[in-house]
Amino acid sequence: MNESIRPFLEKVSARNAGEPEFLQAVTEVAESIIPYIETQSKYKNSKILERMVEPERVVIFRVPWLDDNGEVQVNRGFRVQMNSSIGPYKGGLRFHPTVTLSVLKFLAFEQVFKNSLTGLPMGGGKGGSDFDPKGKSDNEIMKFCQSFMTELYRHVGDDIDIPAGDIGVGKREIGYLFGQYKRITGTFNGVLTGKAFEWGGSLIRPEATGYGLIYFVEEMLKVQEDTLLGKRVLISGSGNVAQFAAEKCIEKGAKVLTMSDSEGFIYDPVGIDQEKLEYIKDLKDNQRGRIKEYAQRYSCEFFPGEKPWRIKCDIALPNATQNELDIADAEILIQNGCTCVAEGANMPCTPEAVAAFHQAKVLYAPGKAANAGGVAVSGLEMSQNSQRYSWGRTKVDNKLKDIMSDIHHICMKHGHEKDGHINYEKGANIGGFVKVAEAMLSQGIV
Ligand SMILES: NC(=O)C1=CN([C@@H]2O[C@H](COP(=O)(O)OP(=O)(O)OC[C@H]3O[C@@H](n4cnc5c(N)ncnc54)[C@H](O)[C@@H]3O)[C@@H](O)[C@H]2O)C=CC1
Ligand SMILES: O=C(O)CCC(=O)C(=O)O
Repeated sequence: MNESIRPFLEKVSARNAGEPEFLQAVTEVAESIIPYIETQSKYKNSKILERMVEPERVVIFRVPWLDDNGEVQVNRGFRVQMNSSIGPYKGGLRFHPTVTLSVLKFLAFEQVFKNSLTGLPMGGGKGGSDFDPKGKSDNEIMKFCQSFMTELYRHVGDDIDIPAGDIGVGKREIGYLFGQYKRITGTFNGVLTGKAFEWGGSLIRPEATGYGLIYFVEEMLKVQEDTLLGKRVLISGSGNVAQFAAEKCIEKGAKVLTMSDSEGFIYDPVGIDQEKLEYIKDLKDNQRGRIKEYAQRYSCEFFPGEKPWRIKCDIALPNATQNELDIADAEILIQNGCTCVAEGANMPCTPEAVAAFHQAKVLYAPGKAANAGGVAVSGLEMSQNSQRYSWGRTKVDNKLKDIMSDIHHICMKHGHEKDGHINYEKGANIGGFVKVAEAMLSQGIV
């Protein structure tokens, strides 16, 4: 480790003991930003990075609700408002039993860089709860969302903080959250994104993270004078990001071999086509079933408790959750000839896996660049809400393509190594940092 990084990380570790995911995200950023800051005294003297790792505000609250048996349940709610120097806080809500302050701080920290990369005026935040939606009735989900918003509404607003979905929070939950916000405040505004189109959502927002990921992969391949046609693709996850990444891969003529959930993965050697994907969407979004049901229906293999990374592929897209792809997985991918790894999820590759990809010159796209399409279209939803207007599908999709291409360009600019290799991780970190740092400098010591 570069000697100038150590003292910084020691201080951050001491202040944030017991927050491994947050420290992992900060370390990853510090390793590329600190050598850059060393050449920019204005950022160093103003302690920009030291300020960026300290959230502007964290709200933690009780979320009591009544389950279907009439029993009182208590969960914990959070909102981490990380940085508002380039716009109001913006970032998703995660409902999952693994949610902790550390997880949400890592996500909020990443979000600051990601939102900056989109070029849109959005600061960074993230929130959620340790509530587990799995196995809950619709009524229980609604009760929980209403209780959650009964506290959160004081801290959010269309010019203050605009939450959206993430793991466990989709169109249904956004609907219940919005309904309660409207009921308490008596206002109909763009306080949340990811709304249904009929009441203020943007076309293409459901597709945006997955489509944007594939637009980014196409840009990476274009530099290598290559395309997605005929490529073998591994996808983990089967939720929002995974589904629409798969859809765009299929449209581009790639072969999607796997999808997964927390119980294991399915391997379909002939490829998941659009019809099979429609089945997965219905299975996951409406039936709330398990991915193994796909294997029964389409007579292919299901691997319980396993991740898909040992299947031979050209491209790997980890689209489920943090740290789902470790060094052993990275080594198998490399051995099997995988040439491109792009993160649809946030921080799905461990630091050791990322180092192995760099070493093997695998094209590696970090989540803060590759999955920025979701929040970018959320930003476009905010613009449409402010205008009291809805744009057509093609217009939003074209803007998404342009934004992903611009992000790719920023990564190339800041990540180009002397040997010609593009270090997208370094490029995304520096590119995301500069805009926020300049805004912080302009706004004084706040
Ligand atoms: N929804 C969005 O617009 C964006 C999501 N992301 C990230 O993408 C990832 C997936 O999010 P969504 O698709 O929105 O969530 P989702 O709730 O729609 O789907 C999550 C998927 O991950 C799987 N999963 C969750 N925990 C797992 C575990 N421990 N092991 C294996 N699989 C697991 C679930 O089974 C499900 O298939 C997350 O890392 C999220 O932060 C990033 C940018 C935007
Ligand atoms: O659309 C948004 O505001 C949230 C997206 C998000 O949470 C993410 O980019 O990780």
